[in-house]
Amino acid sequence: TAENTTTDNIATIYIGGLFSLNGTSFAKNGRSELLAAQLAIQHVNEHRLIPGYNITMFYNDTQCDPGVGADALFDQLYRKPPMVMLLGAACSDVSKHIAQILPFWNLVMLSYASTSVALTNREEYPTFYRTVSPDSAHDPAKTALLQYFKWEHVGVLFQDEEIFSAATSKMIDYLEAYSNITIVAAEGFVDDPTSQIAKLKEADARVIIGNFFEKEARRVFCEAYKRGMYGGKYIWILVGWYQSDWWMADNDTDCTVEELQDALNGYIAVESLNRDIQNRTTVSGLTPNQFEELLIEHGEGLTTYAPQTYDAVWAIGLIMKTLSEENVTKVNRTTSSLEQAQYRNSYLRDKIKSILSHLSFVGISGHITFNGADRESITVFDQNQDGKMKRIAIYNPLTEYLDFNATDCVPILWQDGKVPRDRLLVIEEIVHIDGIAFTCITLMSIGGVLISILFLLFNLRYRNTKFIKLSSPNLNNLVIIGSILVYLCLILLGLNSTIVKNTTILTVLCSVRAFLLAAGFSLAFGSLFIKTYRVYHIFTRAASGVLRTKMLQESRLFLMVTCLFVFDTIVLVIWICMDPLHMKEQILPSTTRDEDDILYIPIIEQCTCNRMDIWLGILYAYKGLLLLFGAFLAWETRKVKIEALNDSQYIGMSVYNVMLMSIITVIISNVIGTGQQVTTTFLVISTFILISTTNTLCLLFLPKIYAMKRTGGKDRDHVTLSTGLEVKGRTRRFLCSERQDFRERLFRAEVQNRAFKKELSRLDVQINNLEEELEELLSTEISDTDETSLLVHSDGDARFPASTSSELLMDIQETDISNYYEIENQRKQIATGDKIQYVKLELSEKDSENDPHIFKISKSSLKSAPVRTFDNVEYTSLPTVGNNNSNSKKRICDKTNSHKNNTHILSVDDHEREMIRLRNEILRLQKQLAELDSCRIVYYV
Ligand SMILES: NCCCC(=O)O
Repeated sequence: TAENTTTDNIATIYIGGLFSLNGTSFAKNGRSELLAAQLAIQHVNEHRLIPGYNITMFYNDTQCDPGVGADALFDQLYRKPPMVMLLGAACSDVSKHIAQILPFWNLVMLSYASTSVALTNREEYPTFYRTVSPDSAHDPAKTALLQYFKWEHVGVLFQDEEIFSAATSKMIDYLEAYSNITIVAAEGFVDDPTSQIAKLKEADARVIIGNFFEKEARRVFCEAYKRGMYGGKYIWILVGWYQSDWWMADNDTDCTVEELQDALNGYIAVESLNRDIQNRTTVSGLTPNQFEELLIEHGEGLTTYAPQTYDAVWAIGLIMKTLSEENVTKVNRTTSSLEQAQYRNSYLRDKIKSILSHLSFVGISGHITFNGADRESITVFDQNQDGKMKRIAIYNPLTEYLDFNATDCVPILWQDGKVPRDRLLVIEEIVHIDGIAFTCITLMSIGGVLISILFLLFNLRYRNTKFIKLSSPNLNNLVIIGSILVYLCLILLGLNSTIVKNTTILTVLCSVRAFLLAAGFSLAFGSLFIKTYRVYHIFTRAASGVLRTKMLQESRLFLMVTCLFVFDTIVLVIWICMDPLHMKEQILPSTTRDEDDILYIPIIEQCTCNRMDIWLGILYAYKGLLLLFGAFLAWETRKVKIEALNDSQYIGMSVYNVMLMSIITVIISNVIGTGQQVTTTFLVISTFILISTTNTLCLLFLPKIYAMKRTGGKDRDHVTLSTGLEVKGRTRRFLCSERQDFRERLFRAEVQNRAFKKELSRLDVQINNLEEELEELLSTEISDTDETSLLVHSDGDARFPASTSSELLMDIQETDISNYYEIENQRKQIATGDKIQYVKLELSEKDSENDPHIFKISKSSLKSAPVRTFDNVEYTSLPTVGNNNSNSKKRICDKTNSHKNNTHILSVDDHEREMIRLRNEILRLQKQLAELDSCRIVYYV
């Protein structure tokens, strides 16, 4: 098709036009562009822009196909009048082919839509120009946008076509060169973007720059929808030249339009500005608005490149105008017979190129200038807001200003109401002990130090006072010093890098803390244990019969504590020399806060070394043994209440307390661990240490302070001994005269007194037993009287040991002891172990029949008594032994004749010997008792 507009005296200048009129997707926009070109030609001619000339355009449909485009070109070259310039093509693929041919025809082409980066190449396409910017022209604008929203991690997805791969490559180069933006993934695909999108998701790309055609864009968003890569957490940045409502254009995916709309809602499109933002009157006299109205009036909508097409025609008109005004010969190739040859005229070609390079005018698409082949243009960002593309920002490359408040701009839409993050934000958070917790523990520790100092002052002030002197004040001082070290350790325990910035100091702190705690423990609790050991030592010696035990000297006790301290020091020095402690950051399991898209990686600061387990094991074992030993001593001496060791009870309590607290502290610190709950761990450990230390100090000193307050700080005028005996006046005199040795002697007296008491009671019991045995023996002597005795043994036997006519063995079972017997008309209950001597017994069958629980036994009855049973009481007649029969004296009871196995057989001689032995034994014990009593008196005095 060709148009020829000629009037009288007006020559015609021909230009060729290539449009994509019957393609798909973007290629459909050609009709609007063709209309824009035709309107432009009309307006150029109407304006008589080119003196003496009108422009006429013949055009062809390239269908956005390079082959069709080449064919169209040759059609125009060979079948149409010679053209001065070529308008088009739209599609870069077509333009590239044409642009490679045209230099051979000395023809300059001016594209209105081809944006391929490749076309910028002047060596390959020397006569190619365009009124649009190449895709790469938007790289600065994209960078500005990414930087504006602090999107530093970006994913790229591109179609494997030269137009997109070249643009993507250039963009990545630009981003890497001019920004700190990192491309987390750059994925290219041919047809199916599924795996590439998966990779982008895997790379956690949240901001994705896409370079692909409309058809592929629908596939991309369908896949993105399936993978949930849309919504408030994702931002897609695409090219801006798709036809409007492109997601609805073809139903060529397995996603519904609604799903696609959901997936692409909020995406940002980047394109060249295609209408003057000030709506200025252009070179044609039209404003952009008027131009749009005109297109609509002619039945076409305003497509992306229609304004540039209009402006391209005006650019050609302006070039021709210049040529005409400069009277360049043979402008109109139709006026010469050399039409064909003129295509080989490079002069005109160069002249056109030169004029184009300096062209500057205001077109519908804004101010037009060229830089090489490319239009210098402003970049615009549009956003899909619920299906409508709305302008959100403009970027001017000259001012490098990204303007979100430019004319027609609307606020950007964030689906989650906030700017999405470019990736899951990983925050490494050093978890520190809470400031309040640290302050509280520090204040309490300082309080502990102050209390310790007060106790120390008290101890020093009254160290010569008898009551304080008795409690080993020097060892108590060690307890105080140890406690102060423990308190200081607690203060240092809460220090971390927020408070102490210097890492060297922090490293030193690790060792200092370990030393303070270990040494403090040994001094404070070691002293307690040693004091307990002294008590234990004295009593075990006393109990083993060493009555004159030499008391452990305080210097020796002091030495023991020093040994503990030295051992700690040695262990720590070896530890620090061989495997120094240092502050190390330990990464803990991370937590995701989905709402904030933040991954928190907690880091704690820990004092550690290579073989922490070994060193801690040594210390734990050593301290554990010490604790066990202390607990053992405290238990063994739990009943000791000796004034001379006036705090022994409190020491015991302290030892239990320390042991319990230490075990709880170790267990809890291991259960809670050193995880994120650093504050909890710190609080638990510190609190337990504080409690046990303070408790120990208070148990040790408060009773002393109370006692001293009661006595007004003077020695008491009496001393209460453990026996409860108060030795007044005399004790004081004694103590005054023996002041040097007072404590040891008093203590020894106490101990001996206790030992004597114990021995006395043991001997008393022994004498009682012997006396009982003697009595029993005496009672078993054979009597010639009618009286007999009934002995109820503990095993329930009741036995008549002898009688003139017979012996009777009465078995009483366990249940029988509820029976009664009568002694001199007094009714008594038979109980186990009862011993009844010289009792007249009557057996009244009648009575027993009336009351089976009450029976009487008489010797006369016994003579003829058969074996009788009253309820559970069985009477057995034993073989009769003659009254004066010598046998009767020999045999009290014959086991062989008894049905009870525990009946004893004793001869008279045995009996007498046993009596003598018992009497001697009693005498010996009584003598021993007397000795002990005399000793006790000596010690009291
Ligand atoms: N720039 C829009 C059309 C695509 C192309 O240049 O082929």
